[in-house]
Amino acid sequence: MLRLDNISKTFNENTANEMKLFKEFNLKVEEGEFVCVIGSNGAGKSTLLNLITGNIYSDKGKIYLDKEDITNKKEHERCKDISRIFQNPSMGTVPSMTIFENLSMAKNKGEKMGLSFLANKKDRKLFKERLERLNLGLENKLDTAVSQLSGGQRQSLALIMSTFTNPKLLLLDEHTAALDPKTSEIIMEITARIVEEKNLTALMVTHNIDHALKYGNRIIMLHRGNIVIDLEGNMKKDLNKEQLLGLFKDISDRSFFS
Ligand SMILES: Nc1ncnc2c1ncn2[C@@H]1O[C@H](COP(=O)(O)OP(=O)(O)OP(=O)(O)O)[C@@H](O)[C@H]1O
Repeated sequence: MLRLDNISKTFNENTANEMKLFKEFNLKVEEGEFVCVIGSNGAGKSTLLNLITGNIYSDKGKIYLDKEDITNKKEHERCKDISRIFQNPSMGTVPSMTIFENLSMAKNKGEKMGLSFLANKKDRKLFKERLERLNLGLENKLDTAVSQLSGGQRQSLALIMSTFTNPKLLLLDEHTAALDPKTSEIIMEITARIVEEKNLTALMVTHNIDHALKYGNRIIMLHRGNIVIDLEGNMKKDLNKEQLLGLFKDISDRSFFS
């Protein structure tokens, strides 16, 4: 379970560029929820993820993960429990290393390891099994450098890596935005399958309205650092694209005149 309590965040305080983004912001995500986060440019979506990972700190408020207060924990301490996949497929993997080496790192996340991990035969079998399930033929490329893979193959590897040790929270940061439409669909299907099979708690930022409607059990819309739409269960299921775009337009129009 993730909880943000009364979070406030101002950028460039007391300067001409002051930007009060979050003011007493609250969000609670239950265990096993898959939340799609949408909103226009500058709404605060990336900042929200940055606050959760500890990439930036809030000015006020508390963040809890599984009831643990992680507000003052450093980013490298949080990353044992929180995995994040970025838009750029190169960011979730080490391109100069092989698939096997990348997966070895993911398996040993948070552990101290020596070079002996490179020769583990049991791991090869385990990695092949995991990769086979992607249906992309990566199981036959264990010794291929990741730099030689396509963007979609890298992103699927990043997904396997970031969920290898069942993180308490998976953050998907527009992770299909840099892919062509067909590959983007494949990666979304793989994402949804992994989230469901591992019963992960996930937050997915996306500009793709179709994905936001199709995947996850809850949808929230951010606008100027506020949650302006929060629908789950059947309310989300019954929502169609026209309705969502209509709500989006209403909110934008209203704030334009405010
Ligand atoms: N480090 C920073 N310093 C100053 N301002 C920042 C910083 N990070 C974000 N902001 C500002 O906060 C606001 C929200 O930015 P954020 O990147 O969170 O929006 P977003 O919803 O992710 O937008 P997009 O969809 O364009 O990625 C923007 O006005 C942005 O300029």
